[in-house]
Amino acid sequence: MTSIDFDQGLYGRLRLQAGADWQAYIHHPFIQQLGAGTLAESAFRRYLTQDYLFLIHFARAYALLVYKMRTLPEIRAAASSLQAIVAELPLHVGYCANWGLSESEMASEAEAMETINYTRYVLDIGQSGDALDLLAALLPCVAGYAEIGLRLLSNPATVIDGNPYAPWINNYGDAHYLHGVQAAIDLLEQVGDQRGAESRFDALAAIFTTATRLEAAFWQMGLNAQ
Ligand SMILES: Cc1ncc(CN)c(N)n1
Repeated sequence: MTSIDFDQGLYGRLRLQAGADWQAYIHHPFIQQLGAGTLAESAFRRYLTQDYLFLIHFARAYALLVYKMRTLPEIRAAASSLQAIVAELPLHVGYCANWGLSESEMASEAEAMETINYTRYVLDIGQSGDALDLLAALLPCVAGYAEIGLRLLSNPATVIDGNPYAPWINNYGDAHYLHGVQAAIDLLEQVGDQRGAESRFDALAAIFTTATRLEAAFWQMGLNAQ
């Protein structure tokens, strides 16, 4: 799979209503500098070490989604999204090893406020809401990175050769990652149909947009470290 239609269905409507917040997330200066290979290493390093911690809490949020599912096919789908989150971590461990940072050193880094804000928000939505609320909080992370990866790979201004961030770019535009993202979007659509997404749209949109704003703040945390 080399493309996903991000405009369709419930996901497409949530993404559209996030408007300027969505654009600020996927076109953030952090991403533009990363694509050009000009991003300061200090900024990427801050981002990536925090993302390692982020993904651990995000995996917990997906574990909560597994718990909230009602049927075996849904449990399988949520568990495979959980697996995809955990499968991102070798990328982080590999970069950090090159900087002389061990995995246990990464794990013992202090969490940034941006990491705490985002992950605990998602976990709180999962605890106080149902599976559909939680999916609305999870999707900006999962599908947003696929959109970013695909945009970077199709942008002629993106530098791959000699770009230290090429492994990151390739990871999120990779067919395997995209396959998992399509499955996560399909699960949102299915759960949305079952649990009245239409009548709950405004509340779901508020959750989706808050998570989107937390994504942009996460990039900014990286840039602030340069
Ligand atoms: C903050 C954040 N958002 C999204 C992803 C992609 N799963 C990530 N690794 N980190």
